[in-house]
Amino acid sequence: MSIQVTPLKVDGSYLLTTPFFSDHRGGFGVQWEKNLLDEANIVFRPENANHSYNWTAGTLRAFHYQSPPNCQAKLVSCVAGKIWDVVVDLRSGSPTLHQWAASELAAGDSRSHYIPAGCAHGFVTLEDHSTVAYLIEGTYVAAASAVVRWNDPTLAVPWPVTNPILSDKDRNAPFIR
Ligand SMILES: Cc1cn([C@H]2C[C@H](O)[C@@H](COP(=O)(O)OP(=O)(O)O[C@H]3O[C@@H](C)C(=O)[C@@H](O)[C@H]3O)O2)c(=O)[nH]c1=O
Repeated sequence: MSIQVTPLKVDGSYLLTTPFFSDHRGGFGVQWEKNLLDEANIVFRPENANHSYNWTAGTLRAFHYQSPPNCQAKLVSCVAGKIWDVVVDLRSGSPTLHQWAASELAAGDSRSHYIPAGCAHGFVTLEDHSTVAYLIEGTYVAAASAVVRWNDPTLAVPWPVTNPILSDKDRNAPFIR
């Protein structure tokens, strides 16, 4: 088994393509395997597995992160439908501070985004009933969780939607100062 690792514009973030075994029923995908990532020098030790279900296309959840010392690394996959997934660098001192990278992830494509600790993550659904699966390194600490506004002008992320469905928290999130 092998893994394809494509470095993204945000330092330390990757688009990963993991093995997918197709047959007449559909397929079997390997979402994460410790040894595969270790061999690629991506040391990722997930502690939680979460998923996010979204009723309709155009649902946007962004840009979420946890502040130090509660930073989380994430492996993000789309297990139903299709999403446009974004990583944003919020690490002070990073050579790619405030840069972003995006990829389309779809059910059955066996592609994932690796989001390093200290970066923020967001996505918009491109199809109804899209479901996003996360593996997360680090625990959820509500008091440390934070959001940057999805349309922050410093980031200028070209979302493929203009009027997304947002949570109240995300709609009113602060801009980067
Ligand atoms: C993120 C999270 C939320 N929750 C709870 C809190 C709240 O009652 C409910 C919904 O939380 P939110 O509105 O923050 O969920 P959501 O907007 O879907 O947040 C997610 O957005 C994407 C972009 C990510 O990267 C994820 O890590 C996560 O932050 O779920 C947990 O219990 N554990 C968790 O790890």
